Amino acid sequence: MDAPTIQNKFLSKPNELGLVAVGFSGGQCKPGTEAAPMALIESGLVDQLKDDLKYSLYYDGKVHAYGELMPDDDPDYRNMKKPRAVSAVTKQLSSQVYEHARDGRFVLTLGGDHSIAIGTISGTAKAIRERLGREMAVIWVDAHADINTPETSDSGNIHGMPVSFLTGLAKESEDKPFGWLKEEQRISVSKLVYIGLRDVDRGEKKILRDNGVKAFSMHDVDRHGIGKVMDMALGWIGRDTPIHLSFDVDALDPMWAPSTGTPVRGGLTLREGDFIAECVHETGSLVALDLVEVNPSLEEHGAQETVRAGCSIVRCALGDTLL
Ligand SMILES: NC(=[NH2+])NCCC[C@H](N)C(=O)O
Ligand SMILES: [Mn+2]
Ligand SMILES: [Mn+2]
Repeated sequence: MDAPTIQNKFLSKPNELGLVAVGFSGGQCKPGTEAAPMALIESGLVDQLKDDLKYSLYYDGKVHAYGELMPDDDPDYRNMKKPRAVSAVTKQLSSQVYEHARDGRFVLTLGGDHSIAIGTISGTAKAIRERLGREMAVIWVDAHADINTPETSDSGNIHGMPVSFLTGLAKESEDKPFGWLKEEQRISVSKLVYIGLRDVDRGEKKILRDNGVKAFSMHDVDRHGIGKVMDMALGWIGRDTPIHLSFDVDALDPMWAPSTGTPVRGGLTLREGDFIAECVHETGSLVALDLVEVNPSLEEHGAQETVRAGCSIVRCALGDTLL
């Protein structure tokens, strides 16, 4: 069966897929997420995107580790761990993603821990502003809100902070880590929607409340069902807004995705995760996707399960259908 031509309102080259493989784990303390892109690719993801879903792939064939950007010395700054390394990597990643998005193609980023979203989202946000004169929305699917500021974070791990930098809730001056982030690379809190939350820090709850951030927790999924939650989430964003989907595999219940650094029970089923991705694809507004926090070195027996779950989410977001 021939795949239907890909329909997308905001991509000038909807059949082209820019792939960036990010082998980075410096936004948290457990090594292993740097091996995820290769594990995802080796399990057949790239072939499926090319052969089954008929995308033309733009991929440099590398898993970027950004070793040349790592500082010799990287002491904590404002309570952040490895601030210079994460800042340098995300800055570089931001321009890689920007180039794909500027050329009008879809951008798929395989992480890596969730700190890399500072790079991916800033890159697409800037390209979409320039190309379409619009502000994009972000759907953040996660057990966690990742909206700590350096000051509210208990762990100091930057993968718990990307949203605060991307929305400008946390800012930094030019010469400091993350000082490279500019207004045109940011998103507004009103265009941010969370799905799957169930482990939100006290400081984060206050941030979400004070800023009126739209969030659907697992409680909402239980109450309304995932179908209604998706209607509400997409209704909030509206039909005329490009969407960047940032999917943390720990949004799924550890039953489906055990190999991740901060697993939290009571999560989405794999089918609910796939459904979210399918619904976002159906909008015709999806311009970029991140799949992050797969850590094949944790839970040896669950690693392959987790990789398969990740591949499934990506395929669904890129237009795979059940029938
Ligand atoms: N991307 C993630 N898995 N983030 C987990 C964050 C956990 C915790 N809220 C922290 O800030 O450290
Ligand atoms: Mn998470
Ligand atoms: Mn996350």
